[in-house]
Amino acid sequence: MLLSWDAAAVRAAEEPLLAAGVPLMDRAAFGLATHVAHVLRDVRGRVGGAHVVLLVGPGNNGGDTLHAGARLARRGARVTAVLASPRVHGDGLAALRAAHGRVVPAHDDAAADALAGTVLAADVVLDGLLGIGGRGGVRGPGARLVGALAAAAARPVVVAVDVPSGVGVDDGTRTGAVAQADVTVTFGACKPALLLPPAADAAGRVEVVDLGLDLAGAPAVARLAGADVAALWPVPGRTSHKYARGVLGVVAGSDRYPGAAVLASGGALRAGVGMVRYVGSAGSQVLAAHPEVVVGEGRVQAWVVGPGVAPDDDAQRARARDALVHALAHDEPAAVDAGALDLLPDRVPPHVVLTPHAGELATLLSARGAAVDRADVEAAPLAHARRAHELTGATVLLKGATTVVVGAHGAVYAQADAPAWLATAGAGDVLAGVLGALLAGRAADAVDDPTLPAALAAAAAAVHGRAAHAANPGGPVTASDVAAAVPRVVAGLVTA
Ligand SMILES: NC(=O)C1=CN([C@@H]2O[C@H](COP(=O)(O)OP(=O)(O)OC[C@H]3O[C@@H](n4cnc5c(N)ncnc54)[C@H](O)[C@@H]3O)[C@@H](O)[C@H]2O)[C@@H](O)CC1
Ligand SMILES: Nc1ncnc2c1ncn2[C@@H]1O[C@H](COP(=O)(O)OP(=O)(O)O)[C@@H](O)[C@H]1O
Ligand SMILES: [K+]
Repeated sequence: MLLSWDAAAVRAAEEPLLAAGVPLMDRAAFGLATHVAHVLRDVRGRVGGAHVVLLVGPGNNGGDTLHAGARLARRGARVTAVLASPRVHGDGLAALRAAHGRVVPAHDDAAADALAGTVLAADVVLDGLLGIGGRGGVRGPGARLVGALAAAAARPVVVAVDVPSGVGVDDGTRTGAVAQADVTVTFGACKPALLLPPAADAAGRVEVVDLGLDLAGAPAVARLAGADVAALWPVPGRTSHKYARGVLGVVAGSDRYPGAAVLASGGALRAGVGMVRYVGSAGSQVLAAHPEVVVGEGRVQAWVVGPGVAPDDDAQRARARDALVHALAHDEPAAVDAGALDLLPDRVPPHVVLTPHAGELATLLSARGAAVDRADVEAAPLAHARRAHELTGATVLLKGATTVVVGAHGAVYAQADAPAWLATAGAGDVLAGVLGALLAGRAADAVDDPTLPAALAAAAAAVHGRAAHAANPGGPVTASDVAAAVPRVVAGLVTA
């Protein structure tokens, strides 16, 4: 599991060490210089003679960068520090000067523009403008330098120091131009922005430098690895029977979208549910594709409600509404998707998991008085998923290139397992089915532990994303292909 801590937690953990005189900046700079040296060996074959440009901001982030630059200069690199602020870290600057680094001021826009060529000609650029003390996007001459990097057709390798400058460290937003990093060398602990969209897209590969911080408190954002998914997956014991493994009620599809019923049922079956009971008008299509499905109502442990339920299909909407009422009355977990998102009561427990994409989340929030559109959600996925959790009480899985899950008691996950090929019609229906299988298989646990539904939702997204890759590595997939690959992915995880 990859865990991240927000800026306040990192600062709190640094405090006692700094008070005890532990040289944290030295450790950070040493780790940074070591990673940059690796990068230089990759791009130039060696450190000696390589040209390194430091973009230096006003705070300790600039200080780390200057100290790392001094270490690289002592190893023979040609280091140029571009000072984007009249006030920079004094010790760092002295160290760089002592190591014979070159220092050039860029205290106004014109000076910054004149230095763009120098920046773009470097082998490696260290982005040390802002770290965890940044507020909003990079301003001033630093913004011109970041803009030049963003606009360049061919740019040097960029190493972000701690975080790409200008991202929202805790919420994963990005304001204004952000330098796209190839590597982010982060200090003490991973930060939320390095996992959350859209900021994480600018981070490249993330390397954590251990500073010896004691981060005992709850992490801000987590990302499940394969072993975590395996630990969450309901694996049958030798004496399990189909009812013990979980029966899932699926209220999906409509005359207009019968395929969603097939895909959601298929996702659940492939994820290893004990039985699917299908409720709705697409029974013949579901049976044709999956003869193992039982059509009609009956006892279930959990539900998938909503994929492909058309807004004008009154009969299917009535069944979806009934299923939700039943699920809530009997403490049965439910994945609520697409056409059922507007059927929710005001408040639901966290074992109700909503699975909107950005557009659907915007509609849901707007219906509850927060006027937002799809672009707002995409610009701040965590904040909007959190808002939906607060307004409804549900666990919220917000789909996207990186899927963000917000559950009870501050549980937050960001899963980035999927290739972009997964953005294909019907993929969301398969995900709802996979999640339904997990909720059915662990129904009692999901009701007892309010944070578990979020972990199960993240696990479903992880398997769904991996299945998209496994179905056809590097190439296009259909939603049916993704479902077909789920059993292999699950087998690979639970037997690893
Ligand atoms: N406390 C320590 O000794 C350690 C700090 N570390 C480094 O210190 C960094 C945090 O340092 P700071 O707290 O000094 O903060 P930063 O270096 O992130 O920058 C804060 C400064 O930037 C200015 N600023 C904020 N937002 C701005 C914007 N949008 N545009 C332009 N200027 C802006 C502020 O006025 C302030 O002067 C970490 O990210 C990490 O790199 C590491 O060296 C580990 C140890
Ligand atoms: N750029 C992307 N990269 C990877 N996965 C993506 C990307 N865009 C969307 N996805 C995933 O594809 C699926 C699409 O689901 P959804 O939008 O509900 O489509 P549908 O309603 O057609 O099933 C979701 O699981 C989502 O997380
Ligand atoms: K930075």
